[in-house]
Formats: sequence, structure tokens, C-alpha cells
Amino acid sequence: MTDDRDVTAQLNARGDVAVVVPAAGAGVRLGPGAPKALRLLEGEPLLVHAIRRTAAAPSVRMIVVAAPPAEVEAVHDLLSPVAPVTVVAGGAERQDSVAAALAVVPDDVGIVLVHDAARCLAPAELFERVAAAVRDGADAVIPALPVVDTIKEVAADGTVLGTVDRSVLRAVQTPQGFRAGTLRAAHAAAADSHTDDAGAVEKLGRPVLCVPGSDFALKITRPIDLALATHLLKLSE
Ligand SMILES: Nc1ccn([C@@H]2O[C@H](COP(=O)(O)OP(=O)(O)OP(=O)(O)O)[C@@H](O)[C@H]2O)c(=O)n1
Ligand SMILES: C[C@](O)(CO)[C@H](O)COP(=O)(O)O
Repeated sequence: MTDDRDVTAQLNARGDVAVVVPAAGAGVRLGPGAPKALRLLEGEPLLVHAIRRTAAAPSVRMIVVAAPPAEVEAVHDLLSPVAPVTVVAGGAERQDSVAAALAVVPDDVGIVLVHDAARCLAPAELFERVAAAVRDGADAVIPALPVVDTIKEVAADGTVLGTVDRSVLRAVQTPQGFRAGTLRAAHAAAADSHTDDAGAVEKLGRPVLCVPGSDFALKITRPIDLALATHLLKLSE
């Protein structure tokens, strides 16, 4: 089956969380090759690593993957031995892919997490931490880490304009968690593009809460990140 729109692929019937996994990106910054989610880390596609960890989180009832449109059937076949998943065709931008996956999440699922396939080593505990904060009453929850470098504001010609107070900055990861209605409203209202889903919730004027992120939730973006992830994978085993 190429597209389980009846969403029968349930993982844990007692879970209260659906995880939407945007995995349709090309991976331009990683260099030429297959779509990023299908590139290999120690012999397995990034998406397989990501789904294995997602499925290990006890709260997760279902997983919806947004795959490159030409790879929907192949991704379904790839992931079926790993976990029950629903696979839909992703869109041109990340937010289009999230919207396509969100559209098949049933209305009776109260909490939705959005998780980049590119953050393929995010541990199950991180999913649980984010979901628990939503369950405790937050509308929108993001895992975040303190910024460790000094941050400068710089003009186009390279001239430094100033130093930013890094104590108030955070580097934001996924999975990001939402009350399902809040995420649907944010996507419906999103007039312009946003780089993360919490950004769309912020534009609604709703509060977004940070919880501690994880070094293992590194986003594989550049070739050096694959090398780092190879090492992190060994540490996580
Ligand atoms: N049209 C898109 C673009 C991105 N993504 C997904 O969104 C996540 C975060 O995107 P990023 O890491 O920026 O991936 P790419 O867009 O593939 O990277 P690049 O910009 O280097 O092409 C990834 O899991 C990616 O597959 C997606 O589902 N659909
Ligand atoms: C969602 C995200 O991973 C949070 O850090 C990030 O915004 C994705 O950004 P990208 O430009 O699509 O890599």
C-alpha cells in the first residue's frame, strides 16, 4: 500500500501522541545524492534511525512520515519492518510536508509532535519529555539548548555591528510538541514561511515553552554532521 490514508497503522493504542515526521527534503547542504532522509548512517537510512527511536517512545500511538513524492511506496516498504507507519507525499517546503502529514492525523489524537527525520538520533526520552510538558498544560513545547558560541550581528560587508546577549538565546531542536488544535490552527493561519512549527504558533500569539534539548538531537545538515552522528550513534548504543 503506498498511502495509508485510513491511518490504520497504529503503534500503541494507549498512546496519546501522533508524531509527524517531515522527511521529504533534498539535503542540498549535504551535497549531491539521494534525498537526505534516505542517505546512510552506518549502513542504515537516516529515516530508519529516526523512526526506530520515535517508535520506542511509549506515548507514541501513531507515526506519519512525509516522504519525497517519488519515494512514498519505497519509504513505506523500508519502514514497515521497523514500525507501523503511515506515509504521505511531502511538499515543496518543510511546512508543506508537515501540513500534508498533519492532514491525516485523526481528530481524536490530542497531542502532535513534529520531528525532523534529519534529527535521526533524538532519543525516545526526548519525545517523552516534550509530550509530558504538553500533557501538563502547555500549548506548544520545544526542546532547546543554550548557545555556546559568542554571537555577533554582522553587516553584509562583514563589519561587526554588535555582540548579542547569548544568555537569552537558545538553539531549537525537534521533536516539537503541540496540542493538536493549536498546531492545526497555526498551520491554517500561516501566511508566510516559517523554519519551525513553533514559529507559526508564536505568530498566533500563543505561548511556547522550552524544555531541555539533547545533544543527540543534532540535525544532520552538512557533511560534517554525518561524521558527528556516526560518533554519536556509537555513544548511544
Ligand atoms: N520540502 C521539504 C523540506 C524539508 N523537509 C524535512 O524537514 C526536515 C528539516 O529540513 P532540513 O534539515 O533543512 O532538510 P533539507 O530541506 O533536506 O535540507 P537542505 O536545505 O540542505 O536541502 C528534514 O527532515 C527534511 O527531510 C521536508 O519534509 N520537506
Ligand atoms: C525545525 C528545525 O529543525 C528547528 O531547529 C529547523 O528550524 C529546520 O530548519 P531548516 O532550515 O529546514 O534546516
